[in-house]
Amino acid sequence: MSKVLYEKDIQKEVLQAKKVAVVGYGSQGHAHALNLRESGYDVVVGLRPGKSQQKAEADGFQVLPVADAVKQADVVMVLLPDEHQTAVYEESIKPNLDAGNAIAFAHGFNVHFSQIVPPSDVDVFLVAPKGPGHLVRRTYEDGGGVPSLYGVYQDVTGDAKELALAYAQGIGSARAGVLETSFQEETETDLFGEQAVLCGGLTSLVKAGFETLTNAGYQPEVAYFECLHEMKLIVDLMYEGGLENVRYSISDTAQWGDFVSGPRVVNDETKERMKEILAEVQSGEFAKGWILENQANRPQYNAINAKESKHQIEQVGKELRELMPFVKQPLQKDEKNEQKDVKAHVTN
Ligand SMILES: NC(=O)C1=CN([C@@H]2O[C@H](COP(=O)(O)OP(=O)(O)OC[C@H]3O[C@@H](n4cnc5c(N)ncnc54)[C@H](OP(=O)(O)O)[C@@H]3O)[C@@H](O)[C@H]2O)C=CC1
Ligand SMILES: CC[C@](O)(C(C)=O)C(=O)O
Ligand SMILES: [Mg+2]
Ligand SMILES: [Mg+2]
Repeated sequence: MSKVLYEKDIQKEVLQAKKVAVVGYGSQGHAHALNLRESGYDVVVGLRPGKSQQKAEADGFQVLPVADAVKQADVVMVLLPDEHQTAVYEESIKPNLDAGNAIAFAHGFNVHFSQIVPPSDVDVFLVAPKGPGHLVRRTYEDGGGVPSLYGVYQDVTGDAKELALAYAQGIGSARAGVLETSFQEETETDLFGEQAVLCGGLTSLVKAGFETLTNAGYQPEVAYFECLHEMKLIVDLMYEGGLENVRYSISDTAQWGDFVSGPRVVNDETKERMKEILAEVQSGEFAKGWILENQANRPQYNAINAKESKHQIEQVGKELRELMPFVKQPLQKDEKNEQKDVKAHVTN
């Protein structure tokens, strides 16, 4: 089994002596900056003028243009959207890195797919939380942490691994567990996981179930509760105790249905599609498509996003959630950076 590291395994001193520039203050950026500061580390935030800048200032950070934040820092964590990192790196980060600095990422995409080629005289590492940024923050505030992977791409100082581990400790991940990886493994597994299972797989499964019930004439409200709302309750059981815990809590009737019907939905053909998706991630085909989509100003992304937001499940869900005040409301459009449009991130 892989070695999982915790607080007791980590030397914090290596990062305590340094200044960290967190570049970006979105989902991951705000969580890293706030958690690191509360863990006792020295943080400056690098941003362009705008909403994030105002938010970071309101949270009490010194906020500087990216180039100036990089000049001041020993460790630069790049928490910009993947598709904007290369341009900001070339213009504002690379020219201001000093020999012996460290540059870090929360996802290996740009380094692994050679969109960013760091200079040979800096440390390069990643600390990739295995969870959304708003939960990296909320879990830390609750006294817990989101597990992270760490990986070293380049170690010129001899300290890159210890720096990565101290950084992971700073954002709270060592409370939950920190595991070693490579940029390749983190990039490929993260892209596969979000496409096939956590995001693409899950949303497609929920919509397919909802559409099957409503097309058969059942009430949309019943279909929403059955296929979307209850998903969280089942996933909570899975998070707490694995598949076994789900099966312990559900009825025997549900468990029998799980055994005999689940594999008919997610079957060998589904696994073949998963293998195709993994192959496209590994070959760089997915990355190339995403880079080109951005260069063309996202025609497909925007069209699909607009269509998805009009799906009946979203309309029904909005009405039902208004009657459930204990269900947290998603962020409003103007609270998020505008490139992402309305994305129902978990509230912080
Ligand atoms: N979202 C997540 O939970 C996870 C993300 N990651 C990785 O973390 C990284 C950050 O992703 P995420 O947190 O989702 O990003 P977000 O889209 O949430 O945040 C983007 C931030 O970058 C700023 N920004 C955008 N463009 C520029 C620019 N040109 N110059 C300066 N600042 C800019 C935005 O500020 P402004 O308000 O000015 O637009 C905003 O503060 C990515 O590598 C991603 O793959 C890894 C694990 C999970
Ligand atoms: C699952 C999506 C994710 O990979 C994440 C929150 O870890 C992302 O890129 O946002
Ligand atoms: Mg991820
Ligand atoms: Mg990801």
